[in-house]
Amino acid sequence: MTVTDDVLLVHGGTPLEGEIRVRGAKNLVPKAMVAALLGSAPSRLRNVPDIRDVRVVRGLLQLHGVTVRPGEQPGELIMDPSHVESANVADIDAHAGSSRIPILFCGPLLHRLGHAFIPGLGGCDIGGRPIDFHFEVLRQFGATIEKREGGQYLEAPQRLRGTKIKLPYPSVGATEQVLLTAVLAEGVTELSNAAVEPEIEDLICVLQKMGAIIAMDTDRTIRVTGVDSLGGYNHHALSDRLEAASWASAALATEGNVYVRGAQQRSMMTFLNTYRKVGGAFEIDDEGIRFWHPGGSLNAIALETDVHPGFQTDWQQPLVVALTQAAGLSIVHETVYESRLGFTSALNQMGAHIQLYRECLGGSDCRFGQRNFLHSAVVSGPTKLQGADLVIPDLRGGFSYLIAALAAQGTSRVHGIDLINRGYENFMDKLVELGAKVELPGKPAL
Ligand SMILES: CC(=O)N[C@H]1[C@@H](OP(=O)(O)OP(=O)(O)OC[C@H]2O[C@@H](n3ccc(=O)[nH]c3=O)[C@H](O)[C@@H]2O)O[C@H](CO)[C@@H](O)[C@@H]1O
Ligand SMILES: C=C(OP(=O)(O)O)C(=O)O
Repeated sequence: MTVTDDVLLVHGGTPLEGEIRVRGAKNLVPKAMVAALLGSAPSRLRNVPDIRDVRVVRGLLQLHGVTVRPGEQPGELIMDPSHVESANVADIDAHAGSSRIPILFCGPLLHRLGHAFIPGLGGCDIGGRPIDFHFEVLRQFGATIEKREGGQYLEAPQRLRGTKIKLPYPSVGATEQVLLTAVLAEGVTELSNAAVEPEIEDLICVLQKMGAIIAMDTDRTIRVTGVDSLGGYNHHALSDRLEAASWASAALATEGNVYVRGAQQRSMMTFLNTYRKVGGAFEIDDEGIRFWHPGGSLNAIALETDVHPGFQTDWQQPLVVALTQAAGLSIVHETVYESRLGFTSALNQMGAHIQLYRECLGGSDCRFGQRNFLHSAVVSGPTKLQGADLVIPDLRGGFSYLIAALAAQGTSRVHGIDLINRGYENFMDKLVELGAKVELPGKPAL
């Protein structure tokens, strides 16, 4: 077991109760920040959360000559890309392994400078996470790509050209790559089998504000008519539906009651349907959504993750903890990432009964079916959970361990909690606000 210094002691058994607020989405804000690179004027982004992925992109933008400063309101960033051409990127290696976002700098940098160096990517270790679609589409636009020490070097010998692209799978990142490249490419780009997640729609809104021409069809086709230049934008980022669902799952697993200010029904409809099937209660108003455990037993369900409008894979791990408390056999089929169920072994150590399978259980066949990946789970419940020593494996797995520790009897030591700061703003303060009994060893109780 690799044990890190950043440990949280969680004394379980107290329902989470109260109100917290979620701000802009981890999976939109950093990309909207990258879009600012495409403009000829400053952009203003509002509702920006203080999470590590935002700090990483802020550092990368600054390295590329973009001035980034806070606006007058909390959570507001002003990004001025006037000096990109004179930037010195000698220190780019320091950003290797930091997040998934550097790959999205390709299009904007190729348009601005004619070349780009992209350091190795980070992100959660939940599958192979190849970037072959990204490079394939960039080649189609006319870029050349060469592997160099520490990353990839790209060049655009001439202005990138619009093209016709069909993605092998509706990848979120590859769709964003196409958008951020096509907006300034010459001519029309037609992308089929595109991802249509709410964060992508919001990125399209950002780009349209900058002057882009983008049409979204109902059949996963996106058409972009390239323009010669773009301006800045003023945008309020859509809220984080993934964080909201994590707190909702925490409320359910701990038999609590949490009002998530900022949660939005429109982007969470699929999650809300599932939450209701499990037996969770919720009430929606204009400012947010209240989630609670209504008493009695929870229902076992069959759940399959999928691209939007399916059940988002990042919702899966936190909800699985709640499913350990449901009566009967739940089936979970993870179809987006081949290795996103590994986190369940620690839940079993805590007393859960979760069995993993290589077969596609409970729904359609997916890309992983015949390929030896443990990507289906049968969760039998309800099971009492006991506190344990836990090492956080990835972002959502980490939040799931927090939920499990909060729902368990006794004390858990959760190692590696800093990883959670990548995508959850002030999660420790929020836990305390909701009445969780947590402490950092050697420090006064929080
Ligand atoms: C920063 C960010 O927004 N991260 C999100 C984004 O990740 P990300 O954009 O990396 O995820 P993708 O949608 O691209 O990946 C989906 C699937 O496509 C495969 N694939 C992807 C690209 C590629 O070049 N080749 C390839 O095979 C991946 O291995 C995976 O199996 O969307 C995921 C799916 O909603 C979310 O879980 C992540 O939270
Ligand atoms: C998988 C995730 O993020 P990333 O793509 O940044 O690793 C996530 O947010 O759960």
